[in-house]
Amino acid sequence: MNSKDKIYTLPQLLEQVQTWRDQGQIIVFTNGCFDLLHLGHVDYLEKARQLGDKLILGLNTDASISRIKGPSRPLQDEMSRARVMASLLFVDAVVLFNEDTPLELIEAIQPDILVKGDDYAVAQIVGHEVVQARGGAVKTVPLVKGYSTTNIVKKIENNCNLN
Ligand SMILES: Nc1ncnc2c1ncn2[C@@H]1O[C@H](COP(=O)(O)OP(=O)(O)OP(=O)(O)O)[C@@H](O)[C@H]1O
Ligand SMILES: O=P(O)(O)O[C@@H]1O[C@H]([C@H](O)CO)[C@@H](O)[C@H](O)[C@@H]1O
Repeated sequence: MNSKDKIYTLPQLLEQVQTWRDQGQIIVFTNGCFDLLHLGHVDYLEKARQLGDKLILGLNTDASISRIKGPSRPLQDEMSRARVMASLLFVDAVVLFNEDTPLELIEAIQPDILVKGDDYAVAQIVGHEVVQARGGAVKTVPLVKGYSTTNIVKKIENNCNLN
């Protein structure tokens, strides 16, 4: 499957989710900005996928990221980020969302398992009530220490200042 085929609109994704559910597949959902892909993302997404059968990634649009992380972000546009994330073997679907949070997306998809890195407590994870209310699980995956997009940006800026 070409990575482009893994990027869905929400109506397309809901059809795909129904097909997966009819096959008895456990649907895992996570979300994030994923501006610059790094080892922490890869480690946590691989582990998230192993919690079920299909991993859906909700990806913030450029406008959403600019609102929640500031006007200097994102560094990579949404279609670039979507293709990069869709290229990962353990990501089964990518869907963009333009809101500040993925709450509406999670209410529409009704995943069986909701996952974030453990930089978030379960009670902080947007949508945890929705998933728990239908008997689903909300889990966190330990961070790989020292890896963040912000740190990468800072390293680049420091290197530029040194040269
Ligand atoms: N070092 C890490 N190890 C494991 N998971 C991580 C790590 N950093 C971020 N994540 C997870 O990746 C997802 C996307 O986070 P995000 O795109 O904000 O990455 P980030 O590197 O923290 O970016 P920023 O520095 O801009 O906040 C979140 O669920 C977060 O919990
Ligand atoms: O990449 P981030 O900043 O970890 O992703 C954010 O996660 C928020 C989270 O789901 C809160 O529990 C979400 O509200 C926000 O839109 C980003 O996706």
